[in-house]
Amino acid sequence: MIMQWTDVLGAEGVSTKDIENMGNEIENARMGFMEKIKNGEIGFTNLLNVDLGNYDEIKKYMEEFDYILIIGMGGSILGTEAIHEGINGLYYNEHGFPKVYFLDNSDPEKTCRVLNLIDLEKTLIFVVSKSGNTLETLANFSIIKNILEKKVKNYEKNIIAITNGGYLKKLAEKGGYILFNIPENVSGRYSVFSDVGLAPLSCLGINIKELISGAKIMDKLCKKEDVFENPALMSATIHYLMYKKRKNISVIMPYAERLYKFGMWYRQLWAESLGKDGIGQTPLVSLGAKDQHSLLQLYMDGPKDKIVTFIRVNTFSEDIKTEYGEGNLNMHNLSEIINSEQLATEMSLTNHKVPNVKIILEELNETTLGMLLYMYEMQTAFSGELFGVNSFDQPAVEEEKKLTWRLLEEGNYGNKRISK
Ligand SMILES: O=P(O)(O)OC[C@H]1O[C@H](O)[C@H](O)[C@@H](O)[C@@H]1O
Repeated sequence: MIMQWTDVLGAEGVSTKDIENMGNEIENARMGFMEKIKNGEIGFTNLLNVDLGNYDEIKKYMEEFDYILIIGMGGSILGTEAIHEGINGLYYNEHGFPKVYFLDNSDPEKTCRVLNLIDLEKTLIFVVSKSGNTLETLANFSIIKNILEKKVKNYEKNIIAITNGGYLKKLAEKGGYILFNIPENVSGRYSVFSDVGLAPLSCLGINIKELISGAKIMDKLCKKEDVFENPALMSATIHYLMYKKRKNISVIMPYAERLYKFGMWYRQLWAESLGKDGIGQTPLVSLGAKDQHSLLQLYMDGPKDKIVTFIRVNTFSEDIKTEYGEGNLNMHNLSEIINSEQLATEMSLTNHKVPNVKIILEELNETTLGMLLYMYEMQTAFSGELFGVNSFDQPAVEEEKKLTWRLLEEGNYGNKRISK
């Protein structure tokens, strides 16, 4: 994985001098975060030292099942989805085993549809919630549990609960489900390298060891003191300086469909971690090359309020040639087309003075994905220090949660109650 920031160091961007002028501010941010790790306040970096042998055992559970169902919200599921899609691809269910479904919303059609598609008796269910009290997770799980109770003998063996407390932990203890914990000092959106991500991913055929080895390579780089050698610190600094120059939007633009869910994971990380005390840079995800045909006009010619991060994959696992037989389209691989489009967009944005940085993955595999996700966790943590916000909590979200519970208690659904 290589990170290039040459295009941001131009006229509308930040100069090497700007970065050098920050002097101690950058080092203080790095040290500030390192101190939090040292005193145990923050624990996500320690996850990389965990013994991975246990996941071979967890993988064996799958021998009895044909389907996997993962229930969770936000940090309890987005990382798993990102890595599953990043490695297994979008169309995994069509030709792969096991079949996996994610229940990550309170949308009734989605839940009903998934229930129609799976045989719960043959399904291994991961229910994941750090707090154990998240409404959507509990609602979906209660539906599943109810059906299982009626239909499946000894259904408890189908369930793995990953939680630290709340109602879900009580249920798990009472029901005798397999139960895993999340270290208390690892907040949800930084938990993908804990059991939250690794337990289900090991059942989905992901090579956990390579994933963690990628994260470890990145961890080493992110400990470097020199900002120009530390990709997470450099990227955090660039985004911070750009924010000061009114780049209020951070667009992430992968040119690989398999990275779309990575973008969804990144959105939560960047938004919930930094969006507080009136500060925050809005994360946007655009998918290359298709979003060139819907969003690029705005990025090029609209308000100059964005910094764009491209992610390109040099070598795709499958490729195919065009066969026009004449003209410029003749005999180009699709990989050549998509990567030329990435370069052309980058050059055009630079011409239009839109600052952009680029992450290049030689291939998209467990090692590079591990590097990428870990880099963003570190970048976000360093950014929290630079912005002076706590990047590990999300106090404002609680207000909506409390209000929803209250409305439910009152039977106030915002429309006429429909009873069946
Ligand atoms: O893991 P849980 O406790 O169920 O939380 C799931 C999600 O819930 C909330 O909406 C928080 O804002 C997220 O940060 C969290 O990841």
